[in-house]
Amino acid sequence: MTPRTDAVAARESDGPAVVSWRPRVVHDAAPVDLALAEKAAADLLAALGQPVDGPDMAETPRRMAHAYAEMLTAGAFDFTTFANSEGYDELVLVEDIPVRSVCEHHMLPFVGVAHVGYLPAERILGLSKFARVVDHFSHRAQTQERLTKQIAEHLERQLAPRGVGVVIEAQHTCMSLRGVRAVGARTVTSALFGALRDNPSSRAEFLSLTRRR
Ligand SMILES: Nc1nc2c(ncn2[C@@H]2O[C@H](COP(=O)(O)OP(=O)(O)OP(=O)(O)O)[C@@H](O)[C@H]2O)c(=O)[nH]1
Ligand SMILES: [Zn+2]
Repeated sequence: MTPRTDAVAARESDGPAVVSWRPRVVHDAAPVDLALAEKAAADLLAALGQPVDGPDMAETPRRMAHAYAEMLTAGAFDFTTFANSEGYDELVLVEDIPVRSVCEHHMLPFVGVAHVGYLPAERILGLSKFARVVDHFSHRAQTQERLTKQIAEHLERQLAPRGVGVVIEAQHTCMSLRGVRAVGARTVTSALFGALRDNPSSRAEFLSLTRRR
């Protein structure tokens, strides 16, 4: 049931200055059935002894179904790149991108920030698209490790930069609200490709900037 991302369209190395790419996400899972989800939420709450038949919680199953559908459904966006006409070849780093996802083990949220950097080659990426890529892969049941790698692999494939790095720092509510209740524990993951992985000074620059807190 691994979700799959299919790239649609245009990669032109020396073509138009602006290239957009509209990702089409194909989930192997069945499409969202909100009515069934609402009924299942009502059954779950009833099984957990919650007064779902009473007036106060009458709308709760519907809200739960919509809330999970929203957290688990990614939208499409344009992956807009531009010709690197100035030949910019230093690190581009977008820090503190909000991460909101759901852990696949407990279906509880994990939240934090992502720092995404790359060393450009032929194309540069519209800055907002880093946050859109993070958001895109966050909208599914995830592990933090897989999310980190999917963001980096996507940028590596679609942007063909000289290097890509992704660091995510997040707190998992399955670890803080329940179970071990390790409130405040942060998990840090990273995925590096190309020169940010293999060139010691580029790697050191990226990691020192992203882990300086
Ligand atoms: N590696 C990894 N583990 C995660 C992530 N999100 C949640 N987990 C862990 O998944 C594990 C599931 O362990 P289980 O022993 O099957 O579940 P559990 O009995 O609820 O475990 P506890 O949380 O220790 O009570 C837990 O250790 C979670 O902390 C993640 O993104 N990455
Ligand atoms: Zn969990």
